[in-house]
Amino acid sequence: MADNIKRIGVVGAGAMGCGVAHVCAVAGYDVHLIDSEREQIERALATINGNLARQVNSGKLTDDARKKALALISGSTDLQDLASVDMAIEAITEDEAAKRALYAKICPILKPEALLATNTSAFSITRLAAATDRPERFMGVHFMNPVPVMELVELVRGIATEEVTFETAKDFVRSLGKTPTVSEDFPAFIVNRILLPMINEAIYVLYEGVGSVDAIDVAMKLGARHPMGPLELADFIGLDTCLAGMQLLHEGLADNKYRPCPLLVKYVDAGWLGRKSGRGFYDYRGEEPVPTR
Ligand SMILES: CC(=O)CC(=O)SCCNC(=O)CCNC(=O)[C@H](O)C(C)(C)COP(=O)(O)OP(=O)(O)OC[C@H]1O[C@@H](n2cnc3c(N)ncnc32)[C@H](O)[C@@H]1OP(=O)(O)O
Ligand SMILES: NC(=O)C1=CN([C@@H]2O[C@H](COP(=O)(O)OP(=O)(O)OC[C@H]3O[C@@H](n4cnc5c(N)ncnc54)[C@H](OP(=O)(O)O)[C@@H]3O)[C@@H](O)[C@H]2O)C=CC1
Repeated sequence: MADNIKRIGVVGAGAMGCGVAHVCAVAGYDVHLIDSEREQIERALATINGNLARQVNSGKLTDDARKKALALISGSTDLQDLASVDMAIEAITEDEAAKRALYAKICPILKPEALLATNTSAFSITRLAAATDRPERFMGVHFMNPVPVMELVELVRGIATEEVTFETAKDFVRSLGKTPTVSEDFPAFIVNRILLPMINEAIYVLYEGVGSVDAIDVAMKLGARHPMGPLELADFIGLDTCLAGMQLLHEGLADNKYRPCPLLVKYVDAGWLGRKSGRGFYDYRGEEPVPTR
């Protein structure tokens, strides 16, 4: 375990919050998961249980380790429960105003020496840090989805992040068995600066009628050996998150090559956010995903 970090708070119990809580507990950290909705906490604990069981079934974890990890995770809707954590990891919706509002609420609760990390996919760490009372103990710790499977974690320092914060975060990531990489604080860092424009381009290919959903995903799976087609991946990430990242790239780098595809905007406007809402480029409400175009 990383020095001085024993208890971790994870705020936001969606896909990423579940994954982060999962890997922290497997590594032996005491984890408290917080969401605004009680039902979301219930769903998250069930998801984590299911994913731990998957790892037991494939021989990656013993049943004893699964039980120990589960016993280390608690959940609530009460931000006051962050008072005892050594590090809080924010994994709420990719909405800058919501993240800033959350920091204003949690900073007075957190111990003065506690670290605060964000899992943001794209936002400026320096700008988010300025909304906290601890820019020197704030940084980006960007996990990849699905967290229990993906090896990489991008570390991003803001202008004020202290070296000791960065070193602690690096030790923490290594203690989870993951590989840290360092990105400078520019829009969407490394992974999403490259990945999101590829996904956006796939949506333009669909929008312009070059290929169907199925043709695009098959092309990239069988033609470029991607484990998921770009539209399947967009649904997996969440179309709201993809759009927020493209908007930030477009505004932050002031280059039209990052213009979000109007079809992506339309899907998000419809509330078709991908797997998490039951419909995106595929409809997940039946037995098998069915393309929506
Ligand atoms: C947007 C951002 O800010 C940054 C990002 O995260 S970008 C997104 C990055 N992620 C990707 O690109 C994911 C691309 N997709 C993949 O790598 C693969 O499709 C996948 C790992 C998700 C699934 O792989 P698959 O071979 O199609 O399916 P599946 O056989 O079910 O899973 C592979 C293994 O992962 C495990 N697994 C998958 N999801 C899991 C989860 N949530 N928890 C635990 N284990 C999981 C499975 O149990 C399986 O394990 P074994 O090989 O030991 O049996
Ligand atoms: N999805 C991905 O592939 C990746 C996402 N990320 C980043 O991780 C973060 C989370 O993403 P993801 O898990 O996909 O998002 P989800 O939409 O799956 O989950 C977000 C969760 O946060 C909750 N939430 C929202 N606001 C608050 C709040 N103020 N207090 C407590 N809980 C809140 C939401 O609850 P409710 O719905 O009830 O509001 C929801 O349960 C984002 O910053 C995203 O960019 C990083 C890497 C990969």
